[in-house]
Amino acid sequence: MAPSISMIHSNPLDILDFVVNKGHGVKGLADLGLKTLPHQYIQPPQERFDHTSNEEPNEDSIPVIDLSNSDDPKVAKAVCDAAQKWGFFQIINHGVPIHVLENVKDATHKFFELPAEEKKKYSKEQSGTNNVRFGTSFTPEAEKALEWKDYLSLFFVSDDEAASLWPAICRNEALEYIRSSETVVKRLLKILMNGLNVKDIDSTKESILMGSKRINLNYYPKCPNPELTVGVGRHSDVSTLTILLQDDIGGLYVRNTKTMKWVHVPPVNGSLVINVGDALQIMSNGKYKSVEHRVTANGNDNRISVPIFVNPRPSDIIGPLVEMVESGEKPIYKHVLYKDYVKHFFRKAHDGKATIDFAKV
Ligand SMILES: COc1cc(/C=C/C(=O)SCCNC(=O)CCNC(=O)[C@H](O)C(C)(C)COP(=O)(O)OP(=O)(O)OC[C@H]2O[C@@H](n3cnc4c(N)ncnc43)[C@H](O)[C@@H]2OP(=O)(O)O)ccc1O
Ligand SMILES: O=C(O)CCC(=O)C(=O)O
Ligand SMILES: [Fe+2]
Repeated sequence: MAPSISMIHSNPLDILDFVVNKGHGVKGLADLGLKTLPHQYIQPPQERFDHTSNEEPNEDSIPVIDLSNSDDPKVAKAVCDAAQKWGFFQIINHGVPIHVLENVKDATHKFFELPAEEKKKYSKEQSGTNNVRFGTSFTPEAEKALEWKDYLSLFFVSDDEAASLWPAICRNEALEYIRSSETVVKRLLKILMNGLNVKDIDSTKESILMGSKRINLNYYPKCPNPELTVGVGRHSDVSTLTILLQDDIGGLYVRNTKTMKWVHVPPVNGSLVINVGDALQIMSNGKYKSVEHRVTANGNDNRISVPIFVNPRPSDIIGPLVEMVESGEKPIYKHVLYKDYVKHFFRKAHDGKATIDFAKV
């Protein structure tokens, strides 16, 4: 029997079963026409977003950098300055064709419109691999309060593996977005490495900087009580760099590490949001910042975003780059197996910047 709203409200266990086990996700809940937020999603007051006091008035927002002339030293300076000050920036004229971005956004909507039984085939239990995972919230088993988000996470191994494992409805669009962003990723990493006095990106460095990629399709359905919950809780990414495509709804906020206030990342048509992840903070010995960010839930619209996490390979050992140490800097991070770092991140609820303590000396 299809569950009704009253059945779901009267038995708290049914929510988890419906959303997590049966694969309906929060989209399934939203589609039922829920009028109030189930208690499992109510975040503690300090994690909710209070628009009246949390947001920085007249804030100096994260930079929007025009990459049309990326050989211009001013562009390189703007990228390195933003990676140090904000850990976030947006790029325009980045070379990724607009139709590729539009196609992956459309494909994201199409995937989440599939029936629950179809999406469930890509869950951890049914996909049979960690490289393809349809899920909800972040780590439901470890979270005190759930997050109002469903996702499909695809770890890229090869085109052949993607052809056999990724959902056909979004596979080509996701692959095309990964392929077309490769050039800009390399350009940005070259600029950022230059800023650390690393002149040569040999094959070992290339592996550590961008040896693996994961693409997530995130879906944040319209929420009945957005003020009581979050889309994504406070976290920093564990990537080297994240290339994020967001739609025109808004809701991504970044911590200003000086004032500790939250700064909105406004949607800019055709732009990509770039952020430094923990792996690059560690490799740069803290020079580039992997900054806390979060996503609000929205009471009026469904929102999607599509991050590509550019990472070291799971088998890489990451630590401050040799060039940082040779320059006389005292390492503030130790060397860790990247896979152990990522597992540590995935096994706990979102907890702001706490993951990086795993690698602190
Ligand atoms: C989902 O909402 C999110 C996600 C994020 C993500 C931000 C990022 O920065 S993602 C970039 C992560 N980096 C990589 O994926 C590249 C390196 N990959 C690896 O090291 C490995 O592939 C691995 C992820 C560690 C998995 O390796 P495997 O050998 O398969 O390890 P297991 O021991 O089987 O799994 C360990 C443990 O990891 C968790 N897990 C694995 N994959 C995912 C996934 N796609 N999503 C969530 N959790 C995952 C899981 O706990 C596994 O244990 P299980 O018992 O549950 O299987 C930011 C914000 C968000 O809201
Ligand atoms: O949806 C967004 O804008 C950001 C999502 C995010 O931070 C993530 O997936 O790591
Ligand atoms: Fe993130």
